[in-house]
Amino acid sequence: MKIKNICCIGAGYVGGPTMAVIAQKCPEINVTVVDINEKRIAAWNDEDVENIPVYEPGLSAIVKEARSRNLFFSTDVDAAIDKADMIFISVNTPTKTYGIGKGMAADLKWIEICARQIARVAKNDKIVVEKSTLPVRTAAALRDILDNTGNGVKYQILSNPEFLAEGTAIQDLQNPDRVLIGGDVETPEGKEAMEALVDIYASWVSKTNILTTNVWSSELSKLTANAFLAQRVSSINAMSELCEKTGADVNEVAKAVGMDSRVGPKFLQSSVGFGGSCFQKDILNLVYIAKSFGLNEVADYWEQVIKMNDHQKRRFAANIVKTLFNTVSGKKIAVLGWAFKKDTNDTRESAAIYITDYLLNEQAEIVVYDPKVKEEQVYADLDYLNTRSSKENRSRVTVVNDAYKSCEDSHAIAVLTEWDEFKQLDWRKIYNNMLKPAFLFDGRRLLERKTKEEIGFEFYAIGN
Ligand SMILES: NC(=O)C1=CN([C@@H]2O[C@H](COP(=O)(O)OP(=O)(O)OC[C@H]3O[C@@H](n4cnc5c(N)ncnc54)[C@H](O)[C@@H]3O)[C@@H](O)[C@H]2O)C=CC1
Ligand SMILES: O=C(O)[C@H]1O[C@H](OP(=O)(O)OP(=O)(O)OC[C@H]2O[C@@H](n3ccc(=O)[nH]c3=O)[C@H](O)[C@@H]2O)[C@H](O)[C@@H](O)[C@@H]1O
Repeated sequence: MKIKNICCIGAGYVGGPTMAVIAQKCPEINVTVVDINEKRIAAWNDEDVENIPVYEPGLSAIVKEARSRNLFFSTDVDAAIDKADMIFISVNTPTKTYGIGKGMAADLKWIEICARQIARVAKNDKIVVEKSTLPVRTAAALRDILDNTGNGVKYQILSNPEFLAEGTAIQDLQNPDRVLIGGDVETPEGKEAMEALVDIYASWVSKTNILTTNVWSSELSKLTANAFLAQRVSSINAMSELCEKTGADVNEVAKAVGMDSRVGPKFLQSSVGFGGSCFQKDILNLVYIAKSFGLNEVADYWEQVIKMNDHQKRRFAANIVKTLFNTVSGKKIAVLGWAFKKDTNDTRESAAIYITDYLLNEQAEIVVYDPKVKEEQVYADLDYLNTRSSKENRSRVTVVNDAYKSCEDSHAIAVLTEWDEFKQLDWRKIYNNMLKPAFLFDGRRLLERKTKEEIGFEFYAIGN
């Protein structure tokens, strides 16, 4: 079966870049990305490709190449579903904020809306692909909704989780470690649907890197992969605290441990805590699933990854207060970096939000600079926590568009995102314009201690 028309529901950080790369690599397939968010779709269609809503190195060039050729962005969800042979569901699946499973389970409300909309609109057979990260066995719920419409349309449901990381999304999509496709391996129709999706990826990914499994393994592998990755960060961050007490250096420990080929060197960078929209939500979801099967030891084991991460953020903020003579009340603290990692404008669950909130509770004045995050996003992130009024957040937090300005007259600087440009700053100039003693807290192990201490900074780095 050759796919001619693809629809992707959800034009976010996954739907946008993923479909842009499919459109780039498969010019013979029409790819339409749809979303109910009109502003987002308008931004994807902005004449100036630099204004697309997702910042990812290399993405705007691909959008420029494919848009209006075979890549389209639209709010007409029904029309795109109707036309498509294959529909990717790439909508958000955040942690539930209400009802049963509040604070743990994934909220599948948007997934269900999509399934019902497909069921209502579809007139011919469709392959429905789960691109969103979903709890294991969601495909059964989707099947239930899709197969009970009584209009005779036949559906195949595939699971095709996405493993891209923000900031390197294009690289990850163009050259993935693996593509995972789960489906109904028991029936010829199921196998045919899986082959149709394999064929699409095979346009640019070697077949040996395309893995096919049953649908449950695929769904569960995605949660497992994120849990393993986050666990490595929490493991090295746990060691960072012990390093600080013992004179060991967490970077040296990470290098020594990572050179064991069974461990490997990646994802051992100690930090102020992992952020991003997925690690926490996916682990909480895994914990919830384990608990729902009565597997309490399994649940407790994974929950510790989150507890360690919360501890890491809290202890970094607490250390700032302690070092600044046990009070930051009325003191100006510069926050360098608001995104959850470099090379993205995404701030979801960024450690910077929680550290700022902690310092605001201690009555600090905060001045934020991030090269890609807009002022309104910073306020929206703080308001979302509901810790204080929106008015107070605006009066106590200033967002500036210049790193030097944010550090001027400050008592301390906290580096919270590892943006490359922070390494190149004129740190002597920054020091000269700060109050003394000038404190510099590196939550990313981005800066060199020796040169900063030579300038005169009181320097603190995670795990050293
Ligand atoms: N952000 C990431 O790096 C990764 C995310 N994922 C998973 O991919 C999924 C999507 O994540 P993001 O793209 O980051 O989310 P996002 O929030 O950036 O985008 C989701 C989009 O879906 C739209 N949407 C929701 N319901 C809709 C409906 N009924 N009809 C049309 N549009 C609808 C929203 O308006 C939003 O624009 C999640 O399940 C996430 O766990 C997986 C791998 C990486
Ligand atoms: O499901 C998802 O959403 C995605 O989640 C992560 O990708 P992402 O969150 O975009 O970015 P990562 O590079 O994994 O970083 C996550 C957080 O961990 C932190 N981190 C990462 C690595 C490290 O060694 N140390 C560390 O503190 C980062 O700074 C960041 O805050 C996974 O890496 C992707 O494979 C997955 O597809």
